[in-house]
Amino acid sequence: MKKYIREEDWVPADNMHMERAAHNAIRETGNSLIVAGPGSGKTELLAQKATFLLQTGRCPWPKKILAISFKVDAANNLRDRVQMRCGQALARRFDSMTFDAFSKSIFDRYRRGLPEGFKVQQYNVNLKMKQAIEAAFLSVDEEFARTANVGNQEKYLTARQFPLSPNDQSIAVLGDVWRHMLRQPNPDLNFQMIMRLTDYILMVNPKVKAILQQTYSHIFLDEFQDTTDIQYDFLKTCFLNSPANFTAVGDDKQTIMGWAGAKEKIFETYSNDTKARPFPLTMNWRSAPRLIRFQNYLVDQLLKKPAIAVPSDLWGDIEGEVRMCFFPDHNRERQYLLDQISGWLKNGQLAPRNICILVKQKTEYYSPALIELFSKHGIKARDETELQDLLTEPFPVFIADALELVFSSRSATAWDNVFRFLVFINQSYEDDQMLSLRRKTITFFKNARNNFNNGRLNSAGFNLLIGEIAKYANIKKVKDNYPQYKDGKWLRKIMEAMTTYLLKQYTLTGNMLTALDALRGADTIPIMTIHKSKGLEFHTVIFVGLEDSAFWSYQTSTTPDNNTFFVALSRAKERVLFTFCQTRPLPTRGGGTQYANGIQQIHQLINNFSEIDIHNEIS
Ligand SMILES: Nc1ncnc2c1ncn2[C@@H]1O[C@H](COP(=O)(O)OP(=O)(O)OP(=O)(O)O)[C@@H](O)[C@H]1O
Repeated sequence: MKKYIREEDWVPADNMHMERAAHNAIRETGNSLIVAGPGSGKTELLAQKATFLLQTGRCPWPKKILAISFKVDAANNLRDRVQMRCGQALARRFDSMTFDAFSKSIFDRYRRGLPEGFKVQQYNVNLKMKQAIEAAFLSVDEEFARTANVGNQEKYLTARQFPLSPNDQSIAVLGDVWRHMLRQPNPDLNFQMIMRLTDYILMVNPKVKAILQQTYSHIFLDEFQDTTDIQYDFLKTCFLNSPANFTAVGDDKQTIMGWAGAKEKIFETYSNDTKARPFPLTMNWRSAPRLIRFQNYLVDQLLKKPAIAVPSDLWGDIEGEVRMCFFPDHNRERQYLLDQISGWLKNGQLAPRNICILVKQKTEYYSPALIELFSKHGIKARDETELQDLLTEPFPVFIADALELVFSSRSATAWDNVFRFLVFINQSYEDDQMLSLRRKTITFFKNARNNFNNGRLNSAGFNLLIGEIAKYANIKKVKDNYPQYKDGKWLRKIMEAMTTYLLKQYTLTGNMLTALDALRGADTIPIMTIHKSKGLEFHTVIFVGLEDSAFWSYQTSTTPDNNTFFVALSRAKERVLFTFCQTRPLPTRGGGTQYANGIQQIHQLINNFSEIDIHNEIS
């Protein structure tokens, strides 16, 4: 076995320069809390810390690190970074997943350990449970359902941790509702319910809890500011008062999940419970200095928090641009954006994927007109709403890479990705089995190339090829390793969406590589909601439709709304644009016109930033 590196000899992978507090946080032996702003390298710090723990033997074989993120793509991104930093062999002891996937994996394995009345055999994951839960309350206790002042019944069902106290009447009803729902054949459960039940499994089965605690020596918590009450209770049940060491990273200015139940004062609670040492980071590695000054200005004025971010010395002091643009209507706006973007794209100065257009909600209000005009001038843009989720799912991404290998034998990246996926789902293999897997995979793709890359495929051939690839990967192993695919429905749904899109593109272009580019959005400007921009970064970010008071009314908006705006803004590396129109047609509101009643509010705030550039077409 490879020797561990001595702690005093360890240096960050890729010789990455890090600020002092980050170095200290990596080497901290106790629990820690790293609170830091956007672009401060929180995710990078977790990847480096994992590398440190695995390479120095602080996390000794066979112990593992568990990293919990909120979104599937964030979990994948962290896993990839660790693999890159310390290689596949060590990274096999780094489990990176979402809270939901983690609890579901325990639930699927141990749900027979639930107490009588709560046992679940087969079940379905259903994210839309509001009506079913309300119906369950009604059928268990109609009077309670109609009169009890418990607020949202869907939330109320999972508001209490098990075991429920028998003395309180309202809680007795809660227990009855749970039993009623779980009695149904193949009951539907949402992730909150699954997590509460998993928590219960661990409470009543100390052996299961012990297995978990023996497996993981270190727990990483990414985006910790968004942790909900249910998740925090679950985390405590799993690991609090165990030898596991906690590292939480987050940013209180990036709390955007208030609507989804983010726990209040989560940092204080966690610090009290774990006695975590704080490590504040101040560097912002992502954005140019002028953008950081703008972010600091908004942190101070809008979020009313101390603004401490400093730029890295990789930038010149005046680099970065913040521009506000005023137009009489959306036609002038889109023409201006077309002119600007054409200029930026000229001679490949900027890739389309490095520009992002953001709207608050309802991309369909804004994107069709932009996409239409851009496409007339040879610029591709697309609404990412449907495809974004798909492209963060490991199995469709694997299939896309595998197709690329069938149609282009020279793609080293596709081969790396495909093989990494196969290694991951065959984690238990010994070295000689891995070698054999490599040989078999090379042969599989050689054969697939001979059989399928020899003329245009019809839809039957296309589906056959996808089926062959899925069979080669072994769907059972895929399901075993990705809890979200276990019940098969979600997997079917995303695969159907993917193959439909891909087949359409292939039929249009006759070229699989072009179709794959279209699927991945290569050479395409993404249009998305500000929520979806979380965790991403772009050279240029354009906020469209800021005059819409539904978008942004900062005087009346809540902290999470302000935070969401701030998070989206902090995705920009070098340039940010805000556009306002005096009038704008709103297609889905009966073709009406929206007037700019929000314009006076936010524009004042942005306008007062001393380094703002203005483009004004309103006479
Ligand atoms: N020490 C470093 N040196 C140079 N670049 C870095 C360093 N740490 C991070 N970066 C780069 O800065 C950017 C932001 O890093 P990262 O995504 O880790 O930050 P974050 O704090 O998790 O961001 P956010 O909370 O805004 O999503 C990335 O492009 C990353 O590669």
